[in-house]
Amino acid sequence: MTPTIAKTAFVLLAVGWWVMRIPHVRRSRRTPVARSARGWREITLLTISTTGLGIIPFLYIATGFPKVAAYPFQPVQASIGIAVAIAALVMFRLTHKALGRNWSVSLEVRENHKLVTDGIYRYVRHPMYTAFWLWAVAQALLLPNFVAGFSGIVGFGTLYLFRVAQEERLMIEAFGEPYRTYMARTSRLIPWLI
Ligand SMILES: C[S@@+](CC[C@H](N)C(=O)[O-])C[C@H]1O[C@@H](n2cnc3c(N)ncnc32)[C@H](O)[C@@H]1O
Repeated sequence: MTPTIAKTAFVLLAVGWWVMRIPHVRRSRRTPVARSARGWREITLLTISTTGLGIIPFLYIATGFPKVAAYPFQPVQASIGIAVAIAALVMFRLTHKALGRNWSVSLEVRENHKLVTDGIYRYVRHPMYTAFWLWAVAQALLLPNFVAGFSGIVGFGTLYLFRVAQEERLMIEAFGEPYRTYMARTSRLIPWLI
């Protein structure tokens, strides 16, 4: 394992992550929105998350910026990072498969939106956020730079902390008691833990 292999793996897996989303983004554009909580707050959170998970790590990979925050590359750490990134990708795929046409990048309920409680959603109610947390941890393990490595945890962590309760309120407004029952029997991110 070398720094170049680690960076290449990060870029290839990140491309896989975004490619996986393309058909869902296209389909969601064609499906009318019935209820939305997408305002300036949500757009700010999406911008913060995209900066931490996308712009900062790719700027680092392309230029080495900020060099002052670099620390020595650890091959074992990077190997674990690749394993965690693959786990994130698998989880991400499972969430898209289960959500299907109910997928949205933002806080939106679509026309004829169905509450999904099967597939990976049987075990936790925010498995896509589990996948994002895994990806942010993989970024920290793969990029030996305190800023570029940890910007994913800070960026996505900010989105998660300010969004998750609001998303649950939206789902209660849209689905009522069935979502409350679903909440009562599932954890948010890790089965039986959190
Ligand atoms: C970016 S997705 C994230 C979904 C979920 N929070 C997760 O982490 O797997 C956000 C959209 O998914 C939809 N959504 C969330 N949970 C859902 C569920 N159990 N069934 C159907 N749609 C859901 C909501 O409409 C929300 O706007």
